[in-house]
Amino acid sequence: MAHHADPPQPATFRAAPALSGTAAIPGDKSISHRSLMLSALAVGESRVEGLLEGEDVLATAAAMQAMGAHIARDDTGAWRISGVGVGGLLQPATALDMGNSGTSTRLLMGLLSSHALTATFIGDASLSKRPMGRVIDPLSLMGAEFTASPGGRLPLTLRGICPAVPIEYRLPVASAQVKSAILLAGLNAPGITRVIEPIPTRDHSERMLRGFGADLTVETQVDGARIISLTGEAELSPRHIIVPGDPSSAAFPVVAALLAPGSKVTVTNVGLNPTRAGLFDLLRDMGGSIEVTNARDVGGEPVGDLVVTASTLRGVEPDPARAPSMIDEYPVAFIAAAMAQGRSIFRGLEELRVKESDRIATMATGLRLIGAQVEELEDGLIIDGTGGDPLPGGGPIATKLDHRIAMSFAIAGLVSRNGVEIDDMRPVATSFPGFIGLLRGLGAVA
Ligand SMILES: O=C(O)C1=C[C@@H](OP(=O)(O)O)[C@@H](O)[C@H](O)C1
Ligand SMILES: C=C(OP(=O)(O)O)C(=O)O
Repeated sequence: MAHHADPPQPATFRAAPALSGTAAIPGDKSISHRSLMLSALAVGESRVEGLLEGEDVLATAAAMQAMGAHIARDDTGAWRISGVGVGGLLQPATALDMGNSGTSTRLLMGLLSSHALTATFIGDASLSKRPMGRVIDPLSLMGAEFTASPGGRLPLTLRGICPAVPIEYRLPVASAQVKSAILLAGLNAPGITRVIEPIPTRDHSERMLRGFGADLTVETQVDGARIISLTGEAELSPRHIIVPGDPSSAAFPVVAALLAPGSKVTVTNVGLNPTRAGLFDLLRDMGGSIEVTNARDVGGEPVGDLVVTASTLRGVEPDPARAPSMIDEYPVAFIAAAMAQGRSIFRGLEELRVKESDRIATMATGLRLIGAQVEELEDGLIIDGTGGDPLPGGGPIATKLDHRIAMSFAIAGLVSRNGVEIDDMRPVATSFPGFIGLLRGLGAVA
């Protein structure tokens, strides 16, 4: 990945005037990964419009290509993928470099587990600290074998098996990556693979597997648990996919517009799948003015434009059950809470400790450095907001190879008295190339 070699890119973000205008965000990262993987398993040529061209997704593309799929970008900007058929992936000739991407790693570990091939996964310093035991456990039950670095980490080597054993697995952690890894393994296993998720997580895999023609059913129990059943040895047919804008990227201009006095911003083409839109609900609960216009369906996903008007926010104590629907948005939600009136209490967020960085610790340290009032808990943060006053500012913020940390503190800089200095903006390229250009378009940076 590009940013392994380049020198760090420090930057300072300073107080912005009111933000105005319209912002277009890049394609959804979760849907982009899945578009490439499922297209690469279909028989025939799929076409994907609006693919996120960020480093994480390009790592998935390179891996699928290394295993036999043909992938190319045409001159309209759409991507064309010729698949090899379920079960048809080839042994990659070299290690698969997953860069910074947990989604690429865990979903591909699933996919490869039910193919009779051996593959080594490597990644950057951040990814090499993240736990893979959560996918190694169920995939081992299906018959795959793993040699991992200590603690179940990368680099690791996987030996897949065909036929793999279909399993029924209850998720011990609310993770769409674990769910998806098992379902993708199940695609090439005989019989029914079943995943039970006590707490619902993003359901793009389920929607897209169905869209590609897999036999998949979802049953919701009275307690809200979901039982997902997939019939294996599936045949997937090629699709024309339109990827909606990423709500996790929309989060940054949305929070900036709420916090910078006098702002009014429209963010277009935002994916509003209920398993992803938790941040917007939370910000509304805090008193934020976010209106949805032009609500529509794009390729089986709800999409809308968000009209955001600067608002005075109140502290909140969000229900931890809502965490999966905004799991990647907590860093920027903490920035919003740091400027709200009163106290916010965030709990039940231990998963944040195993993302690209320990997002509880990284945010607590950074927030203190810019003058916010914060107390770190094992599973969350307590934040006492400024009541709308600008944050003092400061830095440098240590981003620890974490794109969401870099972007969250960039937004904090826009509503700070003295600016916020960030040690390295390179990680932003993993999920949001064009982030700075978008802020510039809204009048936020020179
Ligand atoms: O399935 C996915 O595309 C993702 C699931 C989430 O991870 P977990 O499954 O680890 O919660 C999320 O944090 C990640 O950015 C993308
Ligand atoms: C956690 C994230 O991604 P991944 O797990 O794919 O690295 C993220 O994008 O915030």
